[in-house]
Amino acid sequence: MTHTKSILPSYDFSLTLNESYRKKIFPFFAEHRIAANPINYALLYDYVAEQNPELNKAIDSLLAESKTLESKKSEELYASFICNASLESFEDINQKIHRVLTRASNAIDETFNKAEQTGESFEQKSALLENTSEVANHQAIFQDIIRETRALAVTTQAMQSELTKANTEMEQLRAELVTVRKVATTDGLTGLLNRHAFDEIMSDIVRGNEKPPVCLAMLDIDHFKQVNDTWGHTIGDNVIRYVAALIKKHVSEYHHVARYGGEEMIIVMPGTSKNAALAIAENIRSDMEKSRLKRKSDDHLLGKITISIGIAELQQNDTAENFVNRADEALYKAKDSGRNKVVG
Ligand SMILES: Nc1nc2c(ncn2[C@@H]2O[C@H](COP(=O)(O)OP(=O)(O)OP(=O)(O)O)[C@@H](O)[C@H]2O)c(=O)[nH]1
Repeated sequence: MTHTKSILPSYDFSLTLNESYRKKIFPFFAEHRIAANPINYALLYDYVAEQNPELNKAIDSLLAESKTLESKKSEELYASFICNASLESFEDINQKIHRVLTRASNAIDETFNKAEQTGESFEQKSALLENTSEVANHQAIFQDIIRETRALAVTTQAMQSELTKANTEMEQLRAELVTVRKVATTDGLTGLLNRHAFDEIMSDIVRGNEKPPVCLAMLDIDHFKQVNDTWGHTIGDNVIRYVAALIKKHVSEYHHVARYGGEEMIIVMPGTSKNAALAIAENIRSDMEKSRLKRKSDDHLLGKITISIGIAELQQNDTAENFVNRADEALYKAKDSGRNKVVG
């Protein structure tokens, strides 16, 4: 196996959730006579997690056709839907940028060479003009100068239009990069930042790139296993989405909200004192407590769903791990003291 640079897909680390996926994946391997290798496992993992509808459609149609996943097809699906989707987009943009820059640089080189040749030719011609008194010769030389000046103007115009085109294409590529970067840093279920993006923000923060005080709020849905067990994973997913949207409603635009894993979410709050962080967390907690979530299909109330929140403030010389651990410990205390609490 070759290890190329890649943007890692982000996975949930919950034991119970993964166990529930494993129980679905293994019979699937047997039923469809699919080789249980890591590529196929990753494909079926996303398939049973139902987080990638396009992949599910592709697998369903392949299975309908050939009843199994051929190795070549598996690799294609893996490359387009799982591992290197973002990387390929980056590579694609990279190549396009390279092409645009090469064209622009060739146009500049051509104009430069032409200008140099024209300059030399003008020098020769001015020497000729100085050394000849024949009017006919003067006329011929002037005509040559006019012709060469026009040719240089044409090359310069071509360079200008190449540079204008390059500028427009670079603007488009910049927009494409913004989109690709967004996909690479977004959690598919909630639209929040993903774990990878969170880790990057935390590295920045412990390097001192944000003004203190900085607080972290770690949020976890209470008894979420029960929500899944009672209402099923799809409604469980909708509850996670609801909580994500509710959090976004309460935070400032300079706060970063990420899905930390499973039903755990985290808010990074630069420039926010512990008291302010506690107040924001309390608003989120009480708003959630008041929410009356219903099953879409029949408006059946899901019952009270609450969240627990742990707050920590960045200390001098903290590592990202220490900082997160303190928020996690506070969350643990909130759970331990009865849940539906904010502890800081
Ligand atoms: N629907 C859904 N469930 C998830 C997801 N990620 C994790 N889970 C489930 O979340 C549940 C987490 O359960 P636990 O960690 O045992 O905790 P809990 O039931 O929330 O109990 P407390 O946290 O102690 O209040 C497990 O049942 C996981 O299967 C997800 O993306 N979607």
